[in-house]
Amino acid sequence: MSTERDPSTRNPRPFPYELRTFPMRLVDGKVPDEVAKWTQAVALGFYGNAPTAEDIAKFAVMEEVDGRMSTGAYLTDAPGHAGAWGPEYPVATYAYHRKNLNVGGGTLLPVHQITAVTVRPSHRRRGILRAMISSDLAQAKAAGIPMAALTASEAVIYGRFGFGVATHVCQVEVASRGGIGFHNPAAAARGTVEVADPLTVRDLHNGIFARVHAATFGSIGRHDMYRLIASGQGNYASLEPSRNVRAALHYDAAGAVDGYVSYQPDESATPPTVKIVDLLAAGEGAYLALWNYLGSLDLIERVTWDMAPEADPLEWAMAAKRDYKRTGTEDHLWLRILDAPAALAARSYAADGRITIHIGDPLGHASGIFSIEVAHGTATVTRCREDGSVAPELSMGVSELSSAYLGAVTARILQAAGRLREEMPGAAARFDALFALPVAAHSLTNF
Ligand SMILES: CC(=O)SCCNC(=O)CCNC(=O)[C@H](O)C(C)(C)COP(=O)(O)OP(=O)(O)OC[C@H]1O[C@@H](n2cnc3c(N)ncnc32)[C@H](O)[C@@H]1OP(=O)(O)O
Repeated sequence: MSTERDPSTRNPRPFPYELRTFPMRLVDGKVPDEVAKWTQAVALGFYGNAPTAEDIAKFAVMEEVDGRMSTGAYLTDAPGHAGAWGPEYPVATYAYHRKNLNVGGGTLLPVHQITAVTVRPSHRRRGILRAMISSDLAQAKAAGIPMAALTASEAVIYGRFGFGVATHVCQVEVASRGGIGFHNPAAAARGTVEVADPLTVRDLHNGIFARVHAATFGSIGRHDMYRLIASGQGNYASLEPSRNVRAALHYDAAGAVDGYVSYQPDESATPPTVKIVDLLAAGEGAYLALWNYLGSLDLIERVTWDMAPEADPLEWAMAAKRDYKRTGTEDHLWLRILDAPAALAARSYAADGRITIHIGDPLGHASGIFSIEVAHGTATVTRCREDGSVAPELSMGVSELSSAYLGAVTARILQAAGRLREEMPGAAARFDALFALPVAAHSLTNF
């Protein structure tokens, strides 16, 4: 259940800002001034290097590929402090691109991906984020997008806007001194692994990711910059290539590349460690074979990865399971259902049955009473009348439903956490039977 106050009951605050939204792109081969200043403001907010004009042009070319739209909040009545950034620089930034989310059963659901949220320190806590996200989510809903998503820098900001933690990633350490021993060595030796120039990873990235994305429940689309991130060629903080990022490719039995790992030494770590920059395994056998390769790195005693799945076949493939240490688990993808019938009908279900739920939504987009009827793994979702003629069996907030959507949490756990109410005995267990999923969702993409 949402604990949010209704925005309409808040005291009106002065809001001397205008929100302007524009596409990220070059115009006649040049960077528009608003794009340049917006990009400078984002770098300020995330403590990145001030980007050069050349960097900004490269960012804009990639962002145009993504169809990225940016919003800036601009002072409408700027007092004009001598020497300070003027009103042409936004005091807050926000952006989105639209890709899709693998919700199982071969379905890729359109998703509105929010990123680059910053508010200048001198303008914080004046409602700018609330204004930007409220208007953006309303426009996404009006455009027919059923789901919004983000990865959060802080855990306490986005629940109030209806987002809930939907996937987790694990930080793992794998002891690799002398190689990784496998229960079934043949399973970790399929195909061939060979060293390659990281630029090859940059060039092959999109094709391999498309295969992994289509096959991985919980995977969300990657933006164009990811080719560079995955291959160590740059990111939004710096477009300078990391020269210590190395890469290896996996070839299937027919000699086609079906996976890669990029990695770099972790200079601050003892014992000698390499950390994975990105690992994509599209073909059968590629995942274990790439780990086998990492285990074969001489002089290295440990391999670390910050994006491991919660259920990792590697852990069960290793002869010494305890050499696989999960050192942390973090929330990763946050989802926000905008259109409950469309989102709930899109995912697949393991069991047939029926439940009626009440969804509370502080922004109104997903609120209502809905009957979910599953037959042969497919749900028919119907909005019910709210005149007292239909009694919901469960009540929850949209943040809670968004967390349960890909199976990150069950209704019974949410009930025990005080975040969901059973209106009829046994309803939480029936919801869980319907929503249970055979695999844990895994998103491999930061944005
Ligand atoms: C998807 C991403 O891009 S994640 C990256 C997010 N960006 C950052 O973390 C960069 C640094 N931080 C910032 O730029 C800003 O502090 C932001 C964006 C987090 C918040 O912006 P603000 O304009 O100050 O938020 P705003 O005034 O609209 O507050 C909205 C609500 O969130 C709450 N809130 C905002 N930031 C925080 C926080 N860090 N911790 C707790 N509550 C917060 C406010 O209290 C307010 O609550 P209410 O409306 O229910 O009373």
